[in-house]
Amino acid sequence: MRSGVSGGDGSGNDSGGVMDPWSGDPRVQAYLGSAFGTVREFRDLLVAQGVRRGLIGPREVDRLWERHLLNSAAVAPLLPAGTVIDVGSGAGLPGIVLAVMRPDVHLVLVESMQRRALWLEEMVKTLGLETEVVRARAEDLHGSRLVDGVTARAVARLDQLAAWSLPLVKRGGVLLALKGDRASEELAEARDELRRLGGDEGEVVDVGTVEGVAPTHVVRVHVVSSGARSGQGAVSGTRRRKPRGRR
Ligand SMILES: C[S@@+](CC[C@H](N)C(=O)[O-])C[C@H]1O[C@@H](n2cnc3c(N)ncnc32)[C@H](O)[C@@H]1O
Repeated sequence: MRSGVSGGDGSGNDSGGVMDPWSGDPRVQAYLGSAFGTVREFRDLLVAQGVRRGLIGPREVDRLWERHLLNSAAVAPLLPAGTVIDVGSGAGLPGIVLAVMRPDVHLVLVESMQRRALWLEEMVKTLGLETEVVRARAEDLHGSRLVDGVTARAVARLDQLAAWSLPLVKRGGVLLALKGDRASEELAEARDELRRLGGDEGEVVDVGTVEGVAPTHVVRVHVVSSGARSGQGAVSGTRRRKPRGRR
């Protein structure tokens, strides 16, 4: 994490009334390459509307690049070819960032909350993306979607996330779960559930982006067998949540 560091123009340039040293940082531009302009536009839209629309907390506005956008961008090189579902996209993290960075991959953003799904649809249109938005709970898609990969960030504990996500992944496909500092512990705790659902042992991959930004901890699980693919089994210590009503 970096704080109090000026941007590329040396000013810690101000963007929309928010201190934004990263947008002018040439290392961020170099890392994102041709995706930079669109990711920055997405960031500006989040700054302008994210708090008011209940998408991000007020404290996140000043740290969108280092805590959220670059954390999401780190997963782009790990995406498989084909179709990838981002479960619980929320404000569009990592789904929108990945859609911008990997136009070769068909991204499907699955979000259960209506007002967030509407935001995602707006972002897809505004940013000119070829991305699908599905308002649903991931587990309600079991049996109707089978894809090459699933990504998820800050959605649920790994064992619960696996129960929702692995039944959506083809054999040979991959779950990429963006996790915090407890990634290894969560993986150890979820191993039985992963195996039951047809996953392999899993591993934690730390992916760096730009100097001064903490690496993203990605739990990567490959699907090696069909397992208990219905995903209907109870996860120890958790309960399947009832479907939420419209919000
Ligand atoms: C804490 S937010 C995180 C959003 C985003 N991934 C991020 O990192 O900022 C979790 C999101 O997942 C959605 N969600 C929770 N359970 C879900 C499920 N089973 N299927 C689809 N979306 C779900 C919630 O509505 C919420 O928008």
